[in-house]
Amino acid sequence: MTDPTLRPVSASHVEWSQEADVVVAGLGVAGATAAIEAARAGADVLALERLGGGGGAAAMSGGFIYLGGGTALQKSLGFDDSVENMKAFMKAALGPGVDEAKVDVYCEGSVEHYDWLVDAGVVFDESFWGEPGWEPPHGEGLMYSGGENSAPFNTTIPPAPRGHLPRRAAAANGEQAGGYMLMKPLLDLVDELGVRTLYNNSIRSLVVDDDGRVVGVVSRSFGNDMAIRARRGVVLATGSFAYDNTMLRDHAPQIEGRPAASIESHDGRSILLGQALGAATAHMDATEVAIFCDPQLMVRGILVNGRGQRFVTEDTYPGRIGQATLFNQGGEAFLIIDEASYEEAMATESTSAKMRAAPKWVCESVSELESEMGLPSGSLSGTVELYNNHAADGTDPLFGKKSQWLKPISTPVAAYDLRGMTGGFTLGGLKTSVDSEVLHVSGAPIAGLYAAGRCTSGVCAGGYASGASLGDGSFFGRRAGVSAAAAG
Ligand SMILES: Cc1cc2nc3c(=O)[nH]c(=O)nc-3n(C[C@H](O)[C@H](O)[C@H](O)COP(=O)(O)OP(=O)(O)OC[C@H]3O[C@@H](n4cnc5c(N)ncnc54)[C@H](O)[C@@H]3O)c2cc1C
Repeated sequence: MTDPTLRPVSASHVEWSQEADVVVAGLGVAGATAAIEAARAGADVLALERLGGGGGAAAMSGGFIYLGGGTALQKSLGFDDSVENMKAFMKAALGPGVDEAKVDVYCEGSVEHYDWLVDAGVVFDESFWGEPGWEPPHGEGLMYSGGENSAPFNTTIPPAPRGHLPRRAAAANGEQAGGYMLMKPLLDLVDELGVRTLYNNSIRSLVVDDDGRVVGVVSRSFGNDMAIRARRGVVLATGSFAYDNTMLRDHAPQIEGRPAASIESHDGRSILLGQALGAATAHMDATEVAIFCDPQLMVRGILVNGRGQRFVTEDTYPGRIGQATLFNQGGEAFLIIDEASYEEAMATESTSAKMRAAPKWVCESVSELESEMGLPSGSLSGTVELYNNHAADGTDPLFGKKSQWLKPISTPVAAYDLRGMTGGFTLGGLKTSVDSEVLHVSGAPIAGLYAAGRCTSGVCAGGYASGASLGDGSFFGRRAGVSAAAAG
């Protein structure tokens, strides 16, 4: 199927229906922060949002924002962090191939960005959650969210928790989660600053002048197209391409059919619009991957592949486990856990309690379990024997699991079938400068075009840490707004 509306439209062929200094496409975390900064810089801003309200995936998210280098919250909770340690971790864990210039400005600006969010009305609870988990169960403000305190990083880079979460609030039917509590004040600010918003309004095309400068957009609302002039710049902020199967097949087939932590309007359109103007892209194959299992269970057992072999330290960030499972094991993983550890895990608190289904196999011995699971004879038995020998000494020479989680696996013993239990979203997208200018394949900025959020390649090139998306979306969203407002 061809889509001619992806091609740039000549300004000489359109009649403008509306105009603004800065037009922002997408009102999630990147779009809202861009709109705020552009408006604060004195620009007249118009924001288009495909859905009936703002917030995007960000408003549905857990709310982790990856921040560090000594934020006020880290300090008040007694955690030492430095810009250099944050840079070292991000460059080691989020690659290979991170954009070092982006990581540098992100880390150098992280303390200021935290203060900016607080000033914008985002409240962070002064509390820390130190248990294994996807998220803290009571809306605690700080948590390890990238495996900083686990192998292989904890021996070379001083660890610090950097997952900052907005405080939850009571709601009629439960609680408003961190993502909502991030987006609510940001969207209120968008309104207070006089940003004009058009909902149910979807960007279709970019409009360019004779010099190739982006001077507006064509958007569609309920079947009607309108051209909107952008006197200074257009900011693309429409999210990832996790829901476009053609793009997934071309770039990131590993998550085709398993989108997670994204919304259906993440169809990659901004990326295609940029590409049609000659924009460069980066890391289009990179994906975040979640594994749908409670970390309180995983940390107390061992994860093995279809050959009965361990392949990752079980006490790391569960997103690293997800990537190791999907990328390196073809999505094949089993959790082996003995009865005592299972009971211990079930007695803990977790936000992922729904990921605590009953194990698939329960046996009286490891060899029986191995046979029931259909694993090669001796494979799981050998793995457990080796693990137990070292665990008895409190060591894990193969993967470096911390001694606090090392306990020989006893019997009765059970196994969870985690095959197919992964999903994720795309991390690649338009290549942008540290000032959020969309870069042409020649390396030069495309005049009038800016982008941020998951339609761009941000601080993650391959690896992931929870909070990196709301983090780089808001950080580089702000920069997109500043740059677009300043464009002449
Ligand atoms: C359940 C869940 C949990 C998550 N947890 C976390 C977390 O804890 N930390 C973290 O960092 N990330 C998390 N994420 C991921 C994170 O929310 C997204 O990666 C992030 O919101 C991306 O920011 P964005 O601004 O690019 O996209 P969004 O916030 O999704 O905003 C994009 C907006 O653009 C709109 N749009 C799309 N197409 C068009 C168009 N053609 N025209 C106009 N508008 C358009 C969309 O409707 C949307 O409102 C989670 C996501 C989910 C769903």
